[in-house]
Amino acid sequence: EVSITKFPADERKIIAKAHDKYKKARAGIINTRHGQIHTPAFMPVGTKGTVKAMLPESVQTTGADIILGNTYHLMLQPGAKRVFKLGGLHKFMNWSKPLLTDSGGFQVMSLSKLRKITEEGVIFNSHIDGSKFMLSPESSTEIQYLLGSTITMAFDECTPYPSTYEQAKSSMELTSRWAKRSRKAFYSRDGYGQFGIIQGSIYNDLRLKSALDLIELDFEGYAIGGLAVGEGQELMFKVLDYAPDLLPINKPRYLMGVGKPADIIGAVQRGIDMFDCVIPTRSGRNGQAFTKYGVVNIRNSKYKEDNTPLEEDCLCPACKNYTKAYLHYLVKVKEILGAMLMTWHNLMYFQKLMLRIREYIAQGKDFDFIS
Ligand SMILES: CNc1nc2cc3nc[nH]c(=O)c3cc2[nH]1
Ligand SMILES: [Zn+2]
Repeated sequence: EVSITKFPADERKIIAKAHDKYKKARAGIINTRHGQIHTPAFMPVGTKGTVKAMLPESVQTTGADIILGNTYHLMLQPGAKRVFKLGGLHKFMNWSKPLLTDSGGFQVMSLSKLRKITEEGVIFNSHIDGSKFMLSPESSTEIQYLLGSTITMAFDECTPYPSTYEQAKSSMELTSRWAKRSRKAFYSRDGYGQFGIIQGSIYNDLRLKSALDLIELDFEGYAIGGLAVGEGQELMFKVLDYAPDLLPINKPRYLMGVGKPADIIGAVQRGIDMFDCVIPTRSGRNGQAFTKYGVVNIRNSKYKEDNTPLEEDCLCPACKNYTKAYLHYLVKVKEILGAMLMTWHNLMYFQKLMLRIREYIAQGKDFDFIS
């Protein structure tokens, strides 16, 4: 059973009362077969069964309770059956804590050149060797089972932005039909869960209908899809002002693909519990470090003789043992250690942000100014 246990309300009442705008924020624990997830939680992205430039034990030291794997990449290489034969993704990648795998639909649409959406599913040619594949609610759910993921995502269609009301309506209805088939194909086991993904773009009546359709299927958790697809923060928050409230209050709510620290803070304030985003890892490899002073573009020449750490009080190896000058140099000459240290720092920064958010919620304190 994947369940979320919240801090007892009376405990929070005793500590302090935060402003109304924080009343939707909640901190809790999701109990799974592979351990607990402290929420609000940030999931580092481990696309091809590895968080790029990080050892799994290093990811663990940053405080991450759960990482995300991409079904689309793993089904193409090394193949779900092979991972299953080798003992599952946890063993294969030496990560024993919770794993969430996405359902592959989003990646197919963004990565494979030729694809065709039918009622049955999505037929596509691999972006690697052009060979033909089909992803459907059934095959996606089976692939995620073979990978051994702790949290399986329903197979959905991410409605593009912008979409007309009609386009969003038919896309949401397809997602509802696919959710039903995904739920039927799910092999439920204690401590494992499957999350439905609601769509409906920016139209509140479609979001409501999507939520009602999926609540009927009694998923262990719910994701809000169709956001962070170019609509911008203002419009995303406008949807998040009401969408999380359409979902069961006692189940995890996961906002897919989000985001920058300010996006995460705003979404937590609106009732979101889980996040995944490539920003800390991808931007780290590109020389961007998140710090309390703002984002540092380490390639900037002003750092070439800067003998100070990214953050003097950060406990990550980059900050403890190296200077901005060294990181500047490593990134400039494209040394692998540069990608490693920048990634490690950013993952540490994002997990510290989540830890502080959890603490502030537990103490009923406002957490607007954290960034
Ligand atoms: C980076 N932004 C972003 N990553 C996403 C992944 C998704 N997967 C399934 N379904 C979605 O709607 C969806 C939306 C997303 N937005
Ligand atoms: Zn650091």
